[in-house]
Amino acid sequence: MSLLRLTNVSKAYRKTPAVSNIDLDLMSGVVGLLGPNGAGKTSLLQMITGFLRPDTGNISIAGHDIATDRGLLAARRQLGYVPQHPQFFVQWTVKSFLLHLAQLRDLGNKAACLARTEECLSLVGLTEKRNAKIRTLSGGMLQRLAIAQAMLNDPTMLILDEPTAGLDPEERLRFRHLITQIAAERLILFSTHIVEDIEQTCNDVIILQQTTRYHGNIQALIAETIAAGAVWDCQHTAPLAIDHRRIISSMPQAEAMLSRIVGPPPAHVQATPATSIGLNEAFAWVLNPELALQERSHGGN
Ligand SMILES: Nc1ncnc2c1ncn2[C@@H]1O[C@H](COP(=O)(O)OP(=O)(O)OP(=O)(O)O)[C@@H](O)[C@H]1O
Repeated sequence: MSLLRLTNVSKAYRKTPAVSNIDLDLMSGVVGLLGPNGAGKTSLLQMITGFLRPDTGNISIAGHDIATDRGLLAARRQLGYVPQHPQFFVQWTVKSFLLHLAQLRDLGNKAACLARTEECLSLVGLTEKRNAKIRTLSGGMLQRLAIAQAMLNDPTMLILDEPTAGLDPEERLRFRHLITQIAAERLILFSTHIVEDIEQTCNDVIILQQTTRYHGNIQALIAETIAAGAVWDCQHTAPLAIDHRRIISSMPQAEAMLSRIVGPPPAHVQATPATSIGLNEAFAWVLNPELALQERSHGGN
């Protein structure tokens, strides 16, 4: 069954469009929402959670149309949300904060709320911090606490807005592990502009830049990008005179630079088509195909 369905969803701030004509139909699984800064990720997630009303289109969660009060209420019972900048009562202890939210969400009597609080603390690895004041937690622990509060109602759909922003590598790995652990039979939709987080965690990706530029399997997108001959490895001594968005990486070698680029290589540069690529290259290709083709039609430079 479809857990999340969007039909022709658009949102503009005054006259500036943020998100245009989005159609989506998602079932359970971990789906990454990838887009550069300002692509509309937060606006889209806020519309899905009902905090922002779309200008046009419909959104339904587990069959509930969230445009109606009753539908939104029913949808929110199935929804967990970690906003981009979660807020906490920093003078409270970790446990009292979670317990308070469990009671606000009407998750049963005090014993039931306490039990769920302990389960969620254990899930995110914060049991030992249950009596610590929130203001003493590290950034990674705060992020895990935000996930714990979103998991209190055992949601069928979990939405996370830039959950790995500012995390150190160890906490980022921990986040990926946690997502894998809680993924079963839910839809987890998380936004990021960090390609590796999606590559390591998701099967499917939505690439957003105001509209949906790609939605589907990551490996299929990578295969498509390779088949299009879109990625090249270039050896060069002079700097490459191409748009910087096309350059994925540059490594100094003994007597030259080895650069990986998206789109056709400049003339007079020794280049071979790349056959093993990652989502980074595919992402650049999806976002900038016009640029690469335009430079090709000018003969490259
Ligand atoms: N409240 C607002 N008023 C006016 N413009 C806004 C508002 N919120 C967002 N925007 C604009 O809408 C566009 C999409 O913003 P949004 O925050 O949804 O993108 P994003 O992909 O989440 O960006 P980031 O990764 O930087 O958080 C941007 O151009 C942004 O400047």
